[in-house]
Amino acid sequence: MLIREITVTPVAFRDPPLLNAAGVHQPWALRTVVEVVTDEGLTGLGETYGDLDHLDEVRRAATALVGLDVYRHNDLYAAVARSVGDAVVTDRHGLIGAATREKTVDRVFSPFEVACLDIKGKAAGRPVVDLLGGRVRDAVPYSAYLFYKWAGHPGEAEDAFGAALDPEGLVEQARLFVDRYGFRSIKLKGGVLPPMEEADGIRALRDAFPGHPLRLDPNAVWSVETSIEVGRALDGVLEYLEDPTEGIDGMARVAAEAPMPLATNMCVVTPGHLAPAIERRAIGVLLIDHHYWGGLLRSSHIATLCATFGIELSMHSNSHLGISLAAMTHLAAATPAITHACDTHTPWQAGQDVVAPGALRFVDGAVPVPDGPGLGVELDRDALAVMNEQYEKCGIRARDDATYMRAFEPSFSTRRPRW
Ligand SMILES: O=C([O-])C(=O)C[C@H](O)[C@@H](O)C(=O)[O-]
Ligand SMILES: [Mg+2]
Repeated sequence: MLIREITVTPVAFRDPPLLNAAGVHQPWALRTVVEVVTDEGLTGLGETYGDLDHLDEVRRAATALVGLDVYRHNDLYAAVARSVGDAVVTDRHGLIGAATREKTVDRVFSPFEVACLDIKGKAAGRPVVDLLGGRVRDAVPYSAYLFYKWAGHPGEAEDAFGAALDPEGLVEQARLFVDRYGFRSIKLKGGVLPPMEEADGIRALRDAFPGHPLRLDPNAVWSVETSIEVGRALDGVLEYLEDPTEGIDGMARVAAEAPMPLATNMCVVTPGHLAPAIERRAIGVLLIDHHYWGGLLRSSHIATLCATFGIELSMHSNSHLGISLAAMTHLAAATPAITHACDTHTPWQAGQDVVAPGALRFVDGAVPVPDGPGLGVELDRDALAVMNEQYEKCGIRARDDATYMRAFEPSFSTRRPRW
C-alpha cells in the first residue's frame, strides 16, 4: 500500500498562562496535523509539534515519503533520516532535554509512523493497540496535571481555571480536575516558586487527596543539594520526583540520596542516553513520549528495554490535541511496562480539538481505548480549518515561554540551577 499524498497542516489553539521553569505558556499553543493518504484511498492521522524549525523538517520529510509502502517501517524511517540529514532541531523552552540528531529524526518520523499505523489498523479493521501487541488494559489512567498559573493572560479576562499561585489555589485546581475527570494521580509542574514553597503545595495536596499518588516536576532547575533536601522533606509523600536537577550525573547524585525514585523526560530523551543512565542508576522511572522517541513502535521497544533494567514507565505530555491523546492511549494500553498514570495536558485545552467528539473520553481518570479501527478518531475538518486560520493569524511561530514571561517580568532567568 503506497503513500500517494501527505498533507501537513499547522494549527494553533488557546492555551492558558501555565507557569513553568521556562516561563509561562503563550496564549496560543502550536501543533502540526499530518494526513497520510494511500493509493487505496485510506487516510491516516498523526500529530506533532508546531514550531517552525520542526514544521519545516516535517514538510520536507513528507515529500520524501510519497511513493513508499506504509508497511515498510524501516524504509520510511530511513527516508526521514535522509531527509533530516545533519539537522538538529532544538526547542527554545528546553523542557524536554537536549536536542540530538537522532532525536531530531525520531521526532520528525513520529507523526508519519502514527499515521501509517492508523492506516494499517483501518486496512485490517483493527485498533492500533492490536498492532502494538494487543491490549493489556482497556483504559489508560492519566494524572491530573496541575500548574501554578495566573488568573488569565495579562490584559485579558480571567480564564475558566482561575489563578493558582499558592497551596489553596493548587488544591482548588486539583479538585476541579479530579471532580471533572476522575483522575486518581496528581502531578504538579514545579520549578516556579522557591522549592520549599512547592513542597508546601505538595503537602496541601497530600492532605486534600490522601489516596492520590503525587509527583512534582521542577524541570531541572534545582541544584543537587536542593534536590536532595526537597526529596528528604517529601519522604513518604511523593510517588516520584521528576527531573529535580539537570543531567544524568546530577540525577545520579540525587538518586543516591533521595528517598523516592527519580523520573525523567529530560536527561534520558534518546536511546543513546539509556546506557549511561542505567549504569549510573540515575533514574527509576522514564516518561516515554512517542513524539520524540520515534513513534509508537520504537517507544514500545524502549519501554520493554527499560523494564528489563528495572526502570518503570510513565508517559510525558506537552500541550496536544486528540490525535496525540488517541496515539498515547493505544501505546499505553499495549505496553505492560507503563504502570504509572500517564501525563496529559488535555484538560487545559478545554474542548478545543481537531478530532470529532465522542471517541475520546475520561472515565474515572482513564481514557478507554477508542473502539474504531486504526486510532479510532476522525478529523473534524471544520475545526482543522479554524485552527489553521488561528495559526496563520496568531503570529507565534515557536513556543517561547521565556520571552513571553519577560514581557511581564523583564529579569526572568532560565538559569539552571536557579535554586
Ligand atoms: O514533564 C515535563 O517536563 C513537561 O511536561 C514539559 C512541558 O513542556 C510542560 O512543562 C509545559 O507544558 O509547560
Ligand atoms: Mg517532566
